[in-house]
Amino acid sequence: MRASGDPYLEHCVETAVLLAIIGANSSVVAAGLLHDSLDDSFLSYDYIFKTFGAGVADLVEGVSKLSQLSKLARENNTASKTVEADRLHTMFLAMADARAVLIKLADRLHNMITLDALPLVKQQRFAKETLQIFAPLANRLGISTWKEQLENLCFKHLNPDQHRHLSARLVESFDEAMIASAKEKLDKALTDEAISYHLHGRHKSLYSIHCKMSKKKLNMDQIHDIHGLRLIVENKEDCYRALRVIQRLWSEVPGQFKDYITNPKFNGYRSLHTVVTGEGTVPLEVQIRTKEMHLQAEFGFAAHWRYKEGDCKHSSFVLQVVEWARWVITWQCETMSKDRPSIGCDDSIKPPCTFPTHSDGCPYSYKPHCGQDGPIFIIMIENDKMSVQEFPADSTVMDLLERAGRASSRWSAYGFPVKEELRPRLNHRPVHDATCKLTMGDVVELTPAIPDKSLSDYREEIQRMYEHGSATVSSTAPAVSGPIGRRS
Ligand SMILES: Nc1nc2c(ncn2[C@@H]2O[C@H](COP(=O)(O)OP(=O)(O)OP(=O)(O)O)[C@@H](O)[C@H]2O)c(=O)[nH]1
Ligand SMILES: Nc1ncnc2c1ncn2[C@@H]1O[C@H](COP(=O)(O)OP(=O)(O)OP(=O)(O)O)[C@@H](O)[C@H]1O
Repeated sequence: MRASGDPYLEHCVETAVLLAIIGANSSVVAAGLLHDSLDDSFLSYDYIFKTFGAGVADLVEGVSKLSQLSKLARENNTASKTVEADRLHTMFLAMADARAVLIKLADRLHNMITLDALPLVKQQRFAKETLQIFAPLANRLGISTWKEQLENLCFKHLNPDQHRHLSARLVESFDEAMIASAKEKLDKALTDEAISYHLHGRHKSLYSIHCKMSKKKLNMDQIHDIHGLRLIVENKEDCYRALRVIQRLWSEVPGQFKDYITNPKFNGYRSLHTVVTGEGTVPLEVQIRTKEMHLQAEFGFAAHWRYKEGDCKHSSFVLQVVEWARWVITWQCETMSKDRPSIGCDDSIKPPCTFPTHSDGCPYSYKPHCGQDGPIFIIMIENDKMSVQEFPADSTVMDLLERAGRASSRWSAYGFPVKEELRPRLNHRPVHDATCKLTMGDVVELTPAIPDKSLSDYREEIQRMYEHGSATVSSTAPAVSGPIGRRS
């Protein structure tokens, strides 16, 4: 039973439905249906393997691992630390089949949709983590409808007053019919001019409006792209021809025209932008670009997710991981045609080779195993604190111990404590050989039964007690546990 009182199965079915809606294939939908079965039921990997095949079983196992890491991160409030959250994004994409991340996102989206049933504290914790970890993941994978839904739901739970205020204002100024009628008018005019095109309209999401207003200190009337059209045409000449058509249809808002084709942005972004007073008085932003410019703006150096993530400098490894994940999701799950109408089903703009091989000249190719020589990210748990650490490829447990300042003789490669419970643990098992290699997503626990810091604190406290002849241990001293008592 869910907290809402609904049968648990409903969550599984709804997760699978969300995946089917964006066009995921049957293995992904089946794994979506079974996504909690390893953790929350008695089904085993072998049973899923035998019944549904290796593809589905591996995906379910991948989701289970992601769920465990996400739970750890939530318990440790990792999402509040920007660097660590960023490492988690990369780790999630690099350690799992990108389709497992897709399933985890669908699972999270349904949990966010039904969040009202949880106590307020849990709602906030969930929403915070979703905003920091899962919405950026959806953005990196290019699933913009999910990204927007996740962000809007988080906004509603984290800033209820602002959310209420902005939604009320948007009801007044948001005009869906205007986009439809502008599209219809432009459709006709472009056909009359014999310009072949693909046209896509969107309204800006509530959360995106909120962010733009706070970032640029604007009021809602100063946001010109609440309603937007994007026009994708065959070639550069058609971009300017289409612009003239638009200028004939509507009047331009002065000072808003930008020619990023003649003057591309530093990241290579090219497009024509103009804002017109569409039907009525509401501004309408129109972006015009060729298919090639569009691919660049979606996948290349000027990719929208990088533009939205701002100034952060991503390492080439992160870029590879994200591009690879987008590749898998886009061309393997057929999400493109459903979630990205701007590209449509036109085969001619698909990259010129098929997954998983790439032709030499393919500008969007990244090696599937790009994780092999890139850095690895692991979860380190020490004294009940979790951190996401970055290590060079081929690092070992010993390297990690050295970084943690634990590579004393007690922790050296050949000097592990005899007692199993005192050894560091790798993925919940005691480590027997410190030279063993770390892999992406490993969880290393360094919490021996005798935490060094508490021990020295405790000794100092005892020393002070003797010096002052006091018989009472202050409440700040750590509690005397069995092992400390024995060793003192
Ligand atoms: N993919 C991608 N899109 C971009 C990039 N730069 C701008 N855009 C798109 O173009 C829109 C407007 O960008 P600009 O014309 O540069 O306007 P601005 O002054 O930066 O922002 P506005 O406040 O929206 O006018 C953005 O909202 C994006 O949709 C980029 O580098 N990459
Ligand atoms: N005029 C437009 N027509 C169609 N789609 C657009 C238009 N402008 C942006 N988009 C797309 O809409 C989605 C949501 O973008 P969003 O409105 O949140 O940000 P943005 O407009 O790209 O950036 P910013 O808020 O920084 O100006 C993205 O996929 C983006 O590519």
